[in-house]
Amino acid sequence: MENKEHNQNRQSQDLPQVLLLKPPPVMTVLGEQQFSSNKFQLLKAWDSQLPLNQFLPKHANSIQAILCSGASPVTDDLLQLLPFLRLVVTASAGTNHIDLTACRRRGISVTNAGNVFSDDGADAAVGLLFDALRKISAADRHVRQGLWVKKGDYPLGSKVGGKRIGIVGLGGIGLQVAKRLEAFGCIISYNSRNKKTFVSYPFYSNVCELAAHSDALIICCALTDQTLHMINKEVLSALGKKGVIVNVGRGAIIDEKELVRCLVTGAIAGAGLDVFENEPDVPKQLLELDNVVLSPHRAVFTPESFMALCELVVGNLEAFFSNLPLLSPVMDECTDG
Ligand SMILES: O=CC(=O)O
Repeated sequence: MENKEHNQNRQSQDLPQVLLLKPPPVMTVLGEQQFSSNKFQLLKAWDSQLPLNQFLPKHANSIQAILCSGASPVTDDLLQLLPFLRLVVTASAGTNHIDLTACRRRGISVTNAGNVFSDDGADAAVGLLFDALRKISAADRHVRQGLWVKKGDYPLGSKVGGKRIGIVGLGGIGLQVAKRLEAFGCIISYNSRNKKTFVSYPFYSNVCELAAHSDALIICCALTDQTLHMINKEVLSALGKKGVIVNVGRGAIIDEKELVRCLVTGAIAGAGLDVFENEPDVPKQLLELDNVVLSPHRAVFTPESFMALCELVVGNLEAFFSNLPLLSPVMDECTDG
């Protein structure tokens, strides 16, 4: 232990230190060597046998940046322990695990995954929509369980073309969803914090009104104080009995208890869910339902998006330590995913 700790110390004297409390998923998949640089040194808390309450004070004065992901929150309490911290780099699009207000107050810059996840996130959202409407996974189970032979044909799914799609959050992912579904003949409208001048899709400032004018809602926005449980009973009722909801944002944007109730009682027709309020726990009732397609928070992750993310993470850190502009700064609470 002493040697490892000593080595980390010695190396960190040569290069600025970037703290990691947990390896982000991109690092677990691609390997640590992909993140090596001659501009900074990774300081891996999990490599030390010191408990965190000793590890952090020991290194606090040399840590200038943190590399984190959704699984390692950056709270005001943590920031308080790191007086020389100037940058938080998150290997995620979402920033809801970071106290952005505290970062701003302390003059700490934040970067996120920028647009590297937009295509894959949009593909997954469209895939979940197709599955929920055409019942692909449910029909697959019907065939595998021998029910085609025993019980006959599976009920029909619903056509995708012509559906009115309400996109909640017209950021990188939302825009790509719109582009893809337009090509399938869907009619797009959206809700976001502000009306976008660069698109001609109808804008609804009220998400309930958007739901009332949509056959499917696709949630692509970020989780913030403003979007927490934004999709509530009222919005789900407005979506109605034939409505479908897809969520690739964050679980807590939807009131999950209400969603489960609506799916169980048929108050809405179906759902495609990549994210949940208490991951990895998924409400048991959802597991029983054939009108729900479930995915384990994997919408944006592909080997390709991870390679692009790794380049961006290293690029942001190298830019910072070279006094160059950051590549994907988070300016504000971005609510549009
Ligand atoms: O959910 C994934 C992300 O925020 O990157």
